[in-house]
Amino acid sequence: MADPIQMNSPDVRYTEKHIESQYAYNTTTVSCDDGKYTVTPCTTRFTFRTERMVPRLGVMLVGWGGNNGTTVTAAVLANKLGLSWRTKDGVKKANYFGSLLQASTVCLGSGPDGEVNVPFRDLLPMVHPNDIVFDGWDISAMDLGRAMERAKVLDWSLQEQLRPYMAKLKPRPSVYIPEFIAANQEERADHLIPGTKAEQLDQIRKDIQDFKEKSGVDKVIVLWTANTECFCDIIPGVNDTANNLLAAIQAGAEVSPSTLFAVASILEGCAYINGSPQNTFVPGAVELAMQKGVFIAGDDFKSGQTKIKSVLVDFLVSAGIKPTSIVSYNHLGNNDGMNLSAPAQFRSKEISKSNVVDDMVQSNPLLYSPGEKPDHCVVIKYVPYVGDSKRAMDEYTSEIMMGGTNTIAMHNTCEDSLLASPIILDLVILTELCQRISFCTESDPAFQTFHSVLSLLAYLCKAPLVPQGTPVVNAFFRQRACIENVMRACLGLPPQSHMQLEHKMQRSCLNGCDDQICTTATAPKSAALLRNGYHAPALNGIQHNGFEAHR
Ligand SMILES: NC(=O)c1ccc[n+]([C@@H]2O[C@H](COP(=O)([O-])OP(=O)(O)OC[C@H]3O[C@@H](n4cnc5c(N)ncnc54)[C@H](O)[C@@H]3O)[C@@H](O)[C@H]2O)c1
Ligand SMILES: O=P([O-])([O-])O[C@@H]1[C@@H](O)[C@H](O)[C@@H](O)[C@H](O)[C@@H]1O
Repeated sequence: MADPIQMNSPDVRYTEKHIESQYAYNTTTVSCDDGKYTVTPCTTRFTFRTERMVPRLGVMLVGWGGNNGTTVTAAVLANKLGLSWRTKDGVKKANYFGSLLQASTVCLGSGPDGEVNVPFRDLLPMVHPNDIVFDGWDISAMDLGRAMERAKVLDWSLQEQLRPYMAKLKPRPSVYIPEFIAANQEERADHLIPGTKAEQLDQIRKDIQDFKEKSGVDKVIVLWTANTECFCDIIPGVNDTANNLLAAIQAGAEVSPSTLFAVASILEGCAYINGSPQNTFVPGAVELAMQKGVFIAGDDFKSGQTKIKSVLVDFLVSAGIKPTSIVSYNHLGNNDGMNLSAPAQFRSKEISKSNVVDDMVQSNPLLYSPGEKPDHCVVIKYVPYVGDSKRAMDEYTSEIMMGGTNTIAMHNTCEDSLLASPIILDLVILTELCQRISFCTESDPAFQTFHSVLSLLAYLCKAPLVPQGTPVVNAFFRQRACIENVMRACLGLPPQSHMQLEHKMQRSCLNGCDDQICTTATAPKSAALLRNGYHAPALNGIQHNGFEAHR
């Protein structure tokens, strides 16, 4: 079992099954009295266990025939096959740019040549996207070869190479309830599961079982990348508890297709991720997930315009600059844009795109009085000609010192599906990794897993779903640091502090210091070559040369 990183630490031990780490989790409790703060540091001693065996992962996409579904499937195929293709700008090679795990790095520590930065994915044993097996459902019967062409996302010369493979992939029939998505989607709906909601639920469960059996995967994760639905009402007696939700389905009451898929996935023990903004996770679905110990996560991929917003507002507020007006306009011409041109579906998206600044604003009472927020306007227009190439135009106006004003305007053009596809991969790979992590503390020695509401994935979502009563964090770098530091904890490593005290001292006393138990992590020699083109070390006997698996 070749782990890319070998910990050389008294706090970490490797068994055949686990990486087991001892970790001191340091927090502070603060009390305030008459404007004076009393701060008490607290240390909780954790034991983390990460299963080392990486399973064969199956991912079932709801909306598989859409722009995101076809694009992420095509991208994995292109990487797996090591494809390259000609464009007017020269030869392009398949890659996973935009993926936190596959295309970003973390600093492991200092080596002889300075900082050692390794691919995020190398911190812990995890699924490689090349090995994911896809399946899914769509209300449109189109095979993925033709659906890829309909999406108009990938270069034609690449599509020509992929079509023989993609044409063999056919979505399973799905559940279509017209009231939940825009009426303009009706002509697309030619591939439906008949029967009552109870029968449709059973069919979805049978589909999951069928895929698992025929593909031979070890586990399945279901992810919604179908169209944005309208918000649904929380109705006591219908969707407020797990039992009521299950009974409502049996009785044929109003349950959205996305919630139906969530219930089916949870009952099959499969994690369910919502890539769209609607409130799929009604209280009954959350309770059911907690009862079954199944992960749920969402909502709404954070891919472009909103991702930048969670960076820019974090920067401004953290710098003591006061955003007072945020206007986010975009137009796009893909089917998602057409669906969002309907008011009820736009409203779902407007909510998820608008709430992303709340935590940052509330964190700074020096700038904002209680309840005060920037003006925040979200506009989305459907312009067919631009297709998947979304145009986002943003204006951030802020108050600066002495009555000054700062206005930042930006224009951002991108293929929306090429931003969302790596997010989908990170979501399913991180979810699968979290399924292999358990932990206990000195005071509670029974091992447990993360809460069913997997808020660790907040970095990847516009409207992060969190366990009831816990804080929502939207600030981009806090979210990213959370994932990195949890993975570091699984290796017994402290949080990344960025202090670099060793470079700020008159006399460096870090090395050779008697009372310093020096724990060193040995990264592969090639890690130090990252600056000169990094080649991932052998993983489980398979050489992943960055983005191509040579078997
Ligand atoms: N950058 C992005 O593309 C991005 C970012 C965040 C969120 N999203 C969300 O992801 C979702 C998909 O985006 P897209 O661009 O792929 O849209 P799309 O319209 O191209 O694809 C959606 C697919 O879902 C299918 N569908 C609709 N209802 C269904 C149902 N009940 N069961 C099965 N299939 C169903 C449609 O036929 C279509 O093929 C949208 O909700 C969008 O808002 C996209
Ligand atoms: O780029 P981002 O804000 O993260 O998210 C995108 C929106 O800007 C766009 O309007 C919408 O159509 C996409 O579904 C996606 O939600």
